[in-house]
Amino acid sequence: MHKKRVGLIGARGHTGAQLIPMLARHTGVELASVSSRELAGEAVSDHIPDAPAGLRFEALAPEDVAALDLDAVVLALPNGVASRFVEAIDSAGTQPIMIDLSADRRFDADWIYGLPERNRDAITTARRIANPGCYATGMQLALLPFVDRLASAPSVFGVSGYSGAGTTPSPKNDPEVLRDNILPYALTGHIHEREVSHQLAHPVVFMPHVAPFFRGITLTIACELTRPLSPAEAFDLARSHYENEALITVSEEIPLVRDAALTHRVNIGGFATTSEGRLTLVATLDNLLKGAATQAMQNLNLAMGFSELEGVLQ
Ligand SMILES: NC(=O)C1=CN([C@@H]2O[C@H](COP(=O)(O)OP(=O)(O)OC[C@H]3O[C@@H](n4cnc5c(N)ncnc54)[C@H](OP(=O)(O)O)[C@@H]3O)[C@@H](O)[C@H]2O)C=CC1
Ligand SMILES: CC(=O)N[C@@H](CCC(=O)OP(=O)(O)O)C(=O)O
Repeated sequence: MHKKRVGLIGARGHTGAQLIPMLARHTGVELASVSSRELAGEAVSDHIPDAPAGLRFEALAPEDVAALDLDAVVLALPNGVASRFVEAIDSAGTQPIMIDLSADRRFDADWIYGLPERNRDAITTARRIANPGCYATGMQLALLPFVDRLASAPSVFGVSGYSGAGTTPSPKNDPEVLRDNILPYALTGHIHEREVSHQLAHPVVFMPHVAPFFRGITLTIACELTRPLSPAEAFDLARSHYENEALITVSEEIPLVRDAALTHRVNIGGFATTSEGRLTLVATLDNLLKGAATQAMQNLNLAMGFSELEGVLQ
């Protein structure tokens, strides 16, 4: 059977490094092109052990990508970079499925927001999919079982591993800045605060921090509900909401970020309540997997008609 040809643009980065092994082991897909200006000409397998033999990084300009015969393009580029590739592909009229991992298209009505546990059906017929942000993925999945009961803007304290900041050097991924430290940043107006408020049609307050571990996110979420719940009632609501979701685990215990790292899951738990109606809960995930690459694979599979976790679970 003809394998679907997929291009990965921005393949040298943290998310690209997670996507390459999943695309390589996908039985219905051929990883046809991977781009990097910095590593152009080098064998991908010299950097990613599970990469297809013979595949080399290429420095691909937007018009080069547009000229490739691809069924799908995954854009794992920094915010603000993907548009020139989308425009070149549109001008060429080749119409591959496109998945943008950046924040650029998450408010664009012409792109389907790729959170499968919320809008799986829309993704299956989409040709342009905006992959959610990492913190935003955890916040939404934690809050969705309670969104109709919210009496206030949930307040979210988030901590991410420094891989969240990408490979471009910055204080957020500087070992010296992070040593024995936790760095608060973007304490109002973070893109994920706006993204989640938009997607849930309900305001949220988000306070991100970055920590000296490499990967993983933990979110502690506090909100007021219209009617008090017991911890057991809150647990039951979340558990039943996700009972058919392979990548979502719900527990009474508080999930720990180190147990989420290197897994494809979002773990939701630690439900604590007050008689006045407050609910506090915790969500953990791997920012590079369900926060990015795993979710992109789910979306790619749904849009191409494959089993949703093909290539993801080994
Ligand atoms: N890190 C994370 O936890 C998450 C990241 N995201 C988003 O996913 C995207 C990728 O993130 P991440 O992998 O961490 O980023 P990185 O900084 O690690 O990688 C960026 C990639 O883009 C390439 N690149 C950079 N600038 C250009 C350019 N002007 N033209 C062509 N290629 C370029 C780089 O390769 P080269 O320079 O060699 O060409 C590299 O492959 C970003 O939009 C990020 O916001 C989303 C969720 C989670
Ligand atoms: C630690 C750190 O810097 N994390 C990043 C999250 C990256 C992400 O999810 O990407 P988008 O920008 O595509 O949403 C941040 O807060 O911007």
